[in-house]
Amino acid sequence: MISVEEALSKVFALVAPLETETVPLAEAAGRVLAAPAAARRDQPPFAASAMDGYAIRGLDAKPGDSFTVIGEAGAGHAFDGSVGPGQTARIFTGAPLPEGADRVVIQEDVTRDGDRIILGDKLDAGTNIRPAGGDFRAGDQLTAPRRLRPAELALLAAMNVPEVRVTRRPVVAIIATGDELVMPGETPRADQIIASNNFALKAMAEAAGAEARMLPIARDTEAELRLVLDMAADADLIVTIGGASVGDHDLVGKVAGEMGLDRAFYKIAMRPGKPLMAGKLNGVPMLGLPGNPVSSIVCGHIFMLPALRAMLGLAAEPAPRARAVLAEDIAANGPREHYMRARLDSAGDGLPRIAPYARQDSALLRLLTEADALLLRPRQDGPRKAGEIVEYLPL
Ligand SMILES: Nc1nc2c(c(=O)[nH]1)N[C@H]1C(S)=C(S)[C@@H](COP(=O)(O)OP(=O)(O)OC[C@H]3O[C@@H](n4cnc5c(N)ncnc54)[C@H](O)[C@@H]3O)O[C@H]1N2
Ligand code: MOO
Repeated sequence: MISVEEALSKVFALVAPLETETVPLAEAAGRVLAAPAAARRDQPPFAASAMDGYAIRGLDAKPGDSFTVIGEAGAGHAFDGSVGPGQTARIFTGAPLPEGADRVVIQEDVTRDGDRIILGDKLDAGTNIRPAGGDFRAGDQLTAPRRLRPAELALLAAMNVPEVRVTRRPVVAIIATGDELVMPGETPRADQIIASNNFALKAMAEAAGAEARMLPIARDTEAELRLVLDMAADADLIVTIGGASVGDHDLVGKVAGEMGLDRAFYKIAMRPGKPLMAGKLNGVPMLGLPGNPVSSIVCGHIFMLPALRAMLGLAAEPAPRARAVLAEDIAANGPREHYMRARLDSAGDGLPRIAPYARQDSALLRLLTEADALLLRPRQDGPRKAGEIVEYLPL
């Protein structure tokens, strides 16, 4: 059995960044920017007032000084005159600073009487001016690759970039397998259960920026599995669920093999997730996940999501980890890297505290909804005491 790290590097070797496409900015949320985008103008394009008040020429102005109001500058309405000594223009937040002015006094610090203002006795020291180009300059770049979050979208809009080059969404075909499965809402026989983890994997793939297609459940016959795998031939990634182990009805490896699977590995030192399989099926990367609900979802976090990120042109990196303090003693781990469902407790200002659940059966979904982390136990890790620092994956 190979290690999780080795298996992940073999998965990365199966995938490559996809082509790019241009999309309007309003449809770019969550997409991965594939080429740097450059600002088309300075922001702000002019020195602008940061407050509502009065623009004066008066870096050395003192309480009691008075000025004559000669005009008004609003956002989108510049004052085209010039402010000389002893003069002022009424100004509002975002308005261009009139020529000649070098300071904005906020209106709270001023008494106005007709077209005169007198400065109050508590003047704030700042100029309340945003310099031209203070946010960015024309030509400044938003670098790629990167995920376009709301902040990046606002920045691109401010840069006057109306459309962006992004990586195409990977199409993920998700195939649940097994005679025991029916879809939610259908009527199961007494010996059947409801297919569940395919919904989690679809949601995970979509949240990562993929287009996920849930194919029909493949029954445990070679003919049906072949049929459904054929339906996935034009996907960018095939994800099968179940049928990966050693039982008489575990057909995925056999059928995919007969269809031409170039297998990269089968079985890894991971718990849950031991019977994971990966390879290329007629050119399409394929992950064969174990069927147990938690096993497949954990494998989704550890293998499918990093693979999708790499296909989107982001760095080929393992799922992000964080550190926490063990809340209780835990026993030694066995020969497989163990991802234990755990709960986190914020402990004031330091690292959070983490405690694994006592039950770790990979069929227990309810526990997974309660967990907010997967506590990571390295292979053959010794017993650990409360207070020691450990790694986890946020869920
Ligand atoms: N003799 C051995 N038996 C098993 C081994 C082993 O090493 N030797 N490994 C165990 C481990 S670990 C796992 S994990 C499972 C994985 O088995 P499969 O990948 O073949 O999965 P299935 O047998 O098809 O299903 C396992 C379990 O999960 C349920 N399932 C499957 N698909 C879904 C779905 N889409 N939604 C909800 N539940 C699903 C299925 O009904 C089974 O209960 O093998 C162990 N056995
Ligand atoms: O590896 Mo299985 O995935 O432990 O339940």
